[in-house]
Amino acid sequence: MALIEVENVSRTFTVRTRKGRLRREKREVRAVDGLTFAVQAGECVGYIGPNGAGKSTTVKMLTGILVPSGGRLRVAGVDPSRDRVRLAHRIGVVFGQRTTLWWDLPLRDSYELARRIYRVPPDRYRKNLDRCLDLLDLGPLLDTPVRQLSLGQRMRGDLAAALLHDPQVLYLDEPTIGLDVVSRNRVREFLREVNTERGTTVLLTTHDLTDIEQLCSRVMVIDHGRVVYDGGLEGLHAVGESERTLVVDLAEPCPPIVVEGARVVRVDGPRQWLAFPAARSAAPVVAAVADRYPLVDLSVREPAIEDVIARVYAGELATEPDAEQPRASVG
Ligand SMILES: Nc1ncnc2c1ncn2[C@@H]1O[C@H](COP(=O)(O)OP(=O)(O)OP(=O)(O)O)[C@@H](O)[C@H]1O
Repeated sequence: MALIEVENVSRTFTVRTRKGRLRREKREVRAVDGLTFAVQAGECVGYIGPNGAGKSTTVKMLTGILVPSGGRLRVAGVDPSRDRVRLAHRIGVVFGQRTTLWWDLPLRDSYELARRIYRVPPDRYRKNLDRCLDLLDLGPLLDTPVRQLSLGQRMRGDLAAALLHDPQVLYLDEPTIGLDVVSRNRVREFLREVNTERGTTVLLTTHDLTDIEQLCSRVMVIDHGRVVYDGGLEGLHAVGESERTLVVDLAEPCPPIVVEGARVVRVDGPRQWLAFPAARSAAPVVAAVADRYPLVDLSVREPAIEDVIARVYAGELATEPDAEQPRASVG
């Protein structure tokens, strides 16, 4: 069952800019432009894109904060902007840069307020709170005012607050921003648990691609308000036409190696770097090098996901996705 349905959704903003000393000019900004996707119950989907791509605008429409200019939206059976109260009971939202907790109150009081606002039955509240306290190690912090918490502690506190009412969908906007390695790992482990054990559907917006690699089996890349890729991370490598690198150490410095299917991208004394398509096997390149050059040692480096995404953002997508990437689409 699709828990999030987005059909041909658009959102336009009118921006007034100064033209000369007195004149002002109206300009339309299409933040989201014919966006279409569906997220099934239980999925954990990464929603990524360069700055200004339209991610926040999408999330604001999905939470009912913004009304779409056109198209159709459904989240957990509800039209977000028309029925925000009903929607609030079905979704949880965490923004890495803002808190939903009460700044001057201890965590415990914020949770108690959430319980009342969402009318969570006492036994369910107790069970959910105990689980979050345990998994996020929040017990010792319950009586600390939120303003005294570190960023990592506050983020863990926010995550618990977003889940006390058992939402079906959890939106996360940069949940690990500014956190140290230990806090980051703890948050990721918790989110994995929430998604796999509780079956909560997660839509994750982040610029930290490790979040996506560790949590999401599916990623949507958005640019200029449209989905430009929708599929697995592996497929993204193919669409981004990424390359692996064969690093070879020769017995002595040689002129740049010439072999079929690879090209030299760097030479440093007896060491040379050869790039070849990530989708191809390294074996024929290695065999050709070993056959003709005094090969001493070698290693193969995988492309960094950051580089692949950067290529996709830069518009270096293959012109048309092939049948092997079923959900890939070029806008
Ligand atoms: N309230 C607004 N008024 C005018 N323009 C807006 C408004 N909100 C967003 N925009 C414009 O819409 C486009 C998409 O913005 P949005 O914030 O959705 O991008 P984003 O993908 O979340 O970016 P980032 O990664 O920087 O947060 C941008 O060009 C932005 O300037």
